[in-house]
Amino acid sequence: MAETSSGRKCEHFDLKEYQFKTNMIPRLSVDDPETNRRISEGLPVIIIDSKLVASALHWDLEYLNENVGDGKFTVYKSSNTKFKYFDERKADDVKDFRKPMESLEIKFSEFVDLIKTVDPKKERVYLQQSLNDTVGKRIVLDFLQFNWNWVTEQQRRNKFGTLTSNLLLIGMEGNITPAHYDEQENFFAQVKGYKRFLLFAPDQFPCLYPYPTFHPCDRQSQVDFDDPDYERFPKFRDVKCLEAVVEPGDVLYIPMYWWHQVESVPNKGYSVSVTFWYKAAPNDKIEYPLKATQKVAMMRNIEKMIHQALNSADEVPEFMQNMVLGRYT
Ligand SMILES: O=C(O)CCC(=O)C(=O)O
Ligand SMILES: [Fe+2]
Repeated sequence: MAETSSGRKCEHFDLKEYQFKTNMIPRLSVDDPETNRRISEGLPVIIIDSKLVASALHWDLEYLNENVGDGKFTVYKSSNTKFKYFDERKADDVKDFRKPMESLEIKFSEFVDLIKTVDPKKERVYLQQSLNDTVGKRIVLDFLQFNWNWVTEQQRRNKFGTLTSNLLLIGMEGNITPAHYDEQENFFAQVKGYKRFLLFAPDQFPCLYPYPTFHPCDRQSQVDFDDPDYERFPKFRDVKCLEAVVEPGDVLYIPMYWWHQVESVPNKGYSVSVTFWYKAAPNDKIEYPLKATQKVAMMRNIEKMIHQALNSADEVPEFMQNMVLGRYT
C-alpha cells in the first residue's frame, strides 16, 4: 500500500509501481490564481472545488440503470486489465493486427449484469459512451445542473473551440487505459471511485514511442509499462512523469497532446467519470522556437502526408529510413 502521491494524508491507495519516478500534480481551489495560470499555460492541474459535476455525485449503477434510458451503450471487454483503444477503420491497414479488446453495443442493464458477474481475473468490462438525448429526464436534469458557468468561462478565457462530447466512463476497479494522447482539451470530472493518472508532457514524445499514425493504435505508446523493452525503446528510461489520484468531485485538466495513462484504483469499487472535451484554441501566432505541441502536430501531418502519397503503409518505413538514416543521423 503506497500513500497517495496526490499528497493527501490518511488516504491510502493500492497503486501499481513502475520503473520511473513521478512528480505530483497540484490539487488547487478554483479560486487559486495558480489554477487559471496553469490552465492558460497548458499545464495539468486538479481542481478540487469547481462543483462541475456536483449534481451527478449520486450517479451509481442503480440510479443510472433506472434513469439512463434504454439506448445502446458501447462497452469494451478485455481479457486482461488493459483497455487499449484502437481505430476499427485502420484495422485493415496493418497485417496481422490483433484487436486488443472486443466492443459490444448493449443496454445499460446488460452492462450492469456483466460488471456484477464477470470474474475480473478472466474478463473485464468498461463502458465508454457519450451522453446523448436518449437518457431519461432525471439524468437530463442532473446534466443541466452541471456547473456550466465555470466550465464555459474556462472555454471562453482559454479560447477553446466547441464542446464536442461528454463521455461517460464506468469501469471496474483495476481497469487500465494505457498511455495515449488526445487531440482535444479535456476537463476530466470524477464522479465515483478513484482514478490514478500518469501524465507526460508533449515533449516526452521521443520517450514514449507512439505507434505510426496509420496504425489502429495511433496516439498510443508502444511501450508496455509493466515490462518495458529497453532495447527497442531505450529513451523510455528517461521518461518524466507527473501523477495524480482523482476522487469524487475532482476535475483534472488534461491539456491537448498530454499523454495520460488512467488506472481505476484497485479495491475502491467501480469508477464513474464524465469528460468535457473541447476543440483546440485557434493556432497562436507562430513564434520560435516552436512549442512541443506544435512539433507533434507537424510530425503527425508529415507522417500522414507520406502515407497518403505512397498510398501504402508497407512502404512508409523504408521511405522514412531512406530520408533520415545516414543523412540526419
Ligand atoms: O478514464 C479513462 O480510462 C480514460 C480517459 C481518457 O483517456 C480521457 O478522458 O481522455
Ligand atoms: Fe484520453
